[in-house]
Amino acid sequence: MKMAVIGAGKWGQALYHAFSQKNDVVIHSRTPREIENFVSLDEALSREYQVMAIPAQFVRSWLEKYFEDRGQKILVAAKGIETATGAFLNDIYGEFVPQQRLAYISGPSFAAEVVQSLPTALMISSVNLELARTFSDALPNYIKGYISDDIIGAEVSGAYKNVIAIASGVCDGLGLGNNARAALISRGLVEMTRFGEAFGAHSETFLSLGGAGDLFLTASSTLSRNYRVGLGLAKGKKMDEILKELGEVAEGVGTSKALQKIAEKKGIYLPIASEVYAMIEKGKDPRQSVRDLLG
Ligand SMILES: NC(=O)c1ccc[n+]([C@@H]2O[C@H](COP(=O)([O-])OP(=O)(O)OC[C@H]3O[C@@H](n4cnc5c(N)ncnc54)[C@H](O)[C@@H]3O)[C@@H](O)[C@H]2O)c1
Ligand SMILES: O=P(O)(O)OC[C@H](O)CO
Repeated sequence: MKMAVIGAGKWGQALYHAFSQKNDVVIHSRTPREIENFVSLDEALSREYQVMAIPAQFVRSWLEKYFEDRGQKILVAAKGIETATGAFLNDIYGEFVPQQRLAYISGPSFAAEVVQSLPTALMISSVNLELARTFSDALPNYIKGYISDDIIGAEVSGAYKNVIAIASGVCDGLGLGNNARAALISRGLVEMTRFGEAFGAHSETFLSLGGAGDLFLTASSTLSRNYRVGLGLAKGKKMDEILKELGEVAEGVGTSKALQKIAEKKGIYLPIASEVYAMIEKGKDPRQSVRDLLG
């Protein structure tokens, strides 16, 4: 397949490496990079299949500024909910391209391991299962693809797990122990399922690779940027210091603000997400958050 990856951050470069195993792939980003097969925006947009690895909070502005619909089939690779509007990525991309030409990739996947061609399993979701299968078949032999038609469940689980991962980093940063982390992750899975069902997601999706699989991975490893945000909060660091040290995107920060807005508007009970929001946005003492969660 002739493909283009748009967005050359850690995940864009990892997916470029992965899809290049079996396909003719080029890569583009706003800022030119010294990467083999780095091409112009026009060349990237001319490719039949596109992989969009632009972080969630920048998707709308990028599409408004640069996107041209040339009939491309698009694989959305970001995980997040737009802070400003509470929009899911399928809403935003859906304003530019029919859902029949959109698919979403999710699941437990640290870019650092994908670029080493380490064994990985991922979910590709679309209302068009034939398109999901096409992208799944394009994956390299070291990545096993599973397909689903539950795009809401895939999106919510991929975005929400980042917020629970922040909470898990706080838990470990405070030295609360393995029991506490397991309880937090388990209750986090219940909370993200509750949230997703409010938007029509299938509950079983949250037990899949994109739900429990990605949550277990991200909430238990310092390879996760979101988990590392939590470690910083536990140490009493301010958000700007944490993000400066991180030097990479942590989607859970923006998504926690989006979840708070949605929870207040729709009256959904999100105890863990609301404590993460309070720590990030209001500087709430993490120890007080733990006491309030256990209270
Ligand atoms: N890194 C991973 O392990 C991983 C794995 C799976 C999914 N993801 C998801 O992939 C998405 C991208 O994350 P990443 O890991 O590549 O992040 P990153 O921090 O490595 O790179 C972020 C990229 O966004 C670009 N960027 C910054 N501001 C921008 C703007 N205004 N417009 C367009 N681009 C802008 C930066 O130049 C950079 O290339 C996120 O949604 C993330 O959750 C990441
Ligand atoms: O580094 P994080 O926390 O953005 O997690 C990366 C991937 O989403 C893991 O599946």
